[in-house]
Amino acid sequence: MAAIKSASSGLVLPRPVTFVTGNAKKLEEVRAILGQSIPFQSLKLDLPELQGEPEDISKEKARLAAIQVKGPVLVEDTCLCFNALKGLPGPYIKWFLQKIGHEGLNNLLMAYDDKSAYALCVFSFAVGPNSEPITFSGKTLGKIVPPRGPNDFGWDPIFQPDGYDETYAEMSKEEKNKISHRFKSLALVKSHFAEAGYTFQT
Ligand SMILES: O=P(O)(O)OP(=O)(O)OP(=O)(O)OC[C@H]1O[C@@H](n2cnc3c(O)ncnc32)[C@H](O)[C@@H]1O
Ligand SMILES: [Mg+2]
Repeated sequence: MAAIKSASSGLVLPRPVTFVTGNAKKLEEVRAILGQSIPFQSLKLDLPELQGEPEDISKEKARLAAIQVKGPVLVEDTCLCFNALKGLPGPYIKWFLQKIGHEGLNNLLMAYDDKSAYALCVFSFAVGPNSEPITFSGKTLGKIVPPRGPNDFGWDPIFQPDGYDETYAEMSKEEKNKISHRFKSLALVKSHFAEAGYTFQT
């Protein structure tokens, strides 16, 4: 299913965009941040993930998602990177969090004075299974702290963004969604959609 160029300007996509994720909390935030700006539907699928650099992981997820959906897809991959550990756990944060938890993640930095870290979100958009995905990266700087706030979403309780006294978990959702790695990455996705002038076949 190929995208075609419309008479007016931008690409006409054969279907609405599908945001593919296995993570309900991500979906909640993406819904809140995008609002009505990009019409999308969602599909709950836990896609296999390549090892390597964040952009390559995200692109590969988009390729796999586009094959499943047979149409335009958005995916994202999120990393939590510790500067003292040269960016690790990075894309492997999910498994580190699952195995060693918030306390274990703090302990990884025990030997270092530098507790600085950044949250990185890489969205990828693919028009279809045969098109090269485009990536959009958003980064929020902060530091790793002992857990504070509700344990609702991943590593939110141990990440305190620079310039704030609260962890992501202690902030209201609205506040997090104004400064987060996901917000910044989605701002680039939105600009791309606005510039490309995508429309959808009905
Ligand atoms: O299906 P996908 O979209 O891959 O969802 P996932 O949960 O597997 O997500 P990732 O592969 O991107 O792994 C990122 C890990 O970081 C967590 N995470 C992602 N965004 C977060 C955020 O904004 N705040 C806290 N934790 C987050 C998430 O729960 C995972 O444990
Ligand atoms: Mg994943």
